[in-house]
Amino acid sequence: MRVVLTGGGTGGHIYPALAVAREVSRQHPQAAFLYIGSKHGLEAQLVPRTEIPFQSVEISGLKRKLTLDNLKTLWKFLRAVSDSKKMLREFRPDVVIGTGGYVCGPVVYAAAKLGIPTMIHEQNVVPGLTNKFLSRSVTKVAVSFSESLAFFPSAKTVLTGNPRATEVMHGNAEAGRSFLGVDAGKKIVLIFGGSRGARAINEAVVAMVNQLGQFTDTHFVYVTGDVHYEKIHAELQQMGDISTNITVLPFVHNMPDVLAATHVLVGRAGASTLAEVTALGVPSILIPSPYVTNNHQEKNARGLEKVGAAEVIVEQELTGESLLKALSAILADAKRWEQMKKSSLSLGMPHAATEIVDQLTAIARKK
Ligand SMILES: CC(=O)N[C@H]1[C@@H](OP(=O)(O)OP(=O)(O)OC[C@H]2O[C@@H](n3ccc(=O)[nH]c3=O)[C@H](O)[C@@H]2O)O[C@H](CO)[C@@H](O)[C@@H]1O
Repeated sequence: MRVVLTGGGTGGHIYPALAVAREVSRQHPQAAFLYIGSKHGLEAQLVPRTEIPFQSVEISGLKRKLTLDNLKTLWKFLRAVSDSKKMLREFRPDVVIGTGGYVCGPVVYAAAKLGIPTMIHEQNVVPGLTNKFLSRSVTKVAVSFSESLAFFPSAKTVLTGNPRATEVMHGNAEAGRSFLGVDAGKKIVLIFGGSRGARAINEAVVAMVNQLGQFTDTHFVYVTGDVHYEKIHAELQQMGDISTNITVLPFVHNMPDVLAATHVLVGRAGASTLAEVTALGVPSILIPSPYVTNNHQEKNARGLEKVGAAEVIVEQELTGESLLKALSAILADAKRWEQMKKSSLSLGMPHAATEIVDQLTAIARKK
């Protein structure tokens, strides 16, 4: 099977595409792939770390209001459709899958116009603009939550979950611990603010970092996000003697292994992160990003809170103190942790990638 993958901008759109690729390879060992993304998105850094060839098209996001910039965007879109058509004619895919982000627009649209079977995957409850636009032309739509079914044409939409859930089930806790240099006797608290880091979380962590020594059986893994790393690293160095039970990293490339070793997660409430923690049953403290369309991260987070899988701290109430308090409450109470784990697992959809690939295989051109 020959598969074109597209999706980009942030990790929340890219990792699901890579998870689909891995599952396709498991089911079809001879499969060939091409990833089409944007040179300016995170995909340009993440995809070349895999064996999947990467090509790019120029594209930018549509503003919700009509502006002169939108005319330029439209022109760029049409040019990207024509570039995508060239790449698709050359690669001759049997199927194309888009996992969201602007770049999916021209690639999936071009594929549909060429008569190639297409599928989009929506990670969030409320769909993004690009997926809504594409849903008219694609063969299949896969969604992560039952609440999203209503946004798409019912005849072609299926509920599958997020493929990252399956991917993290293949993580190896021992490999995660050995990568972090943390021995098996210690609990790991993983802190990260989505795929790009989050300033508010960074500020709260810096404010409480001197208190972490009190958790003698716990190691903290704090991922700042690439762009924030230098600044945070310098700030922590200036503070002098910070606790020794913390590792600070700019980005983690082997998240399935690290998550498999994680006792509690502190982070944003992006859809892929939540699919990962619920597949593994990791209790979490969630600080939804307020800077996203329709405040969708808070909706994501409240879903976990409702069943007791997570504690939610809204960004206005996030301080070093409130974070430390929430952490202490979970770390000191084994029963509560067990209950949170169970509730988290109850929301997990660990077979998502398999279901998506079954659907892809069913619609793909047969030789
Ligand atoms: C600010 C913003 O627009 N956020 C959106 C974006 O977030 P973002 O890309 O941050 O979202 P997610 O939480 O969904 O995904 C992050 C992904 O990156 C991985 N990861 C993260 C850090 C790291 O060091 N290493 C690593 O591998 C995580 O394991 C996860 O797979 O896309 C999501 C999915 O459409 C949306 O729900 C979010 O609201």
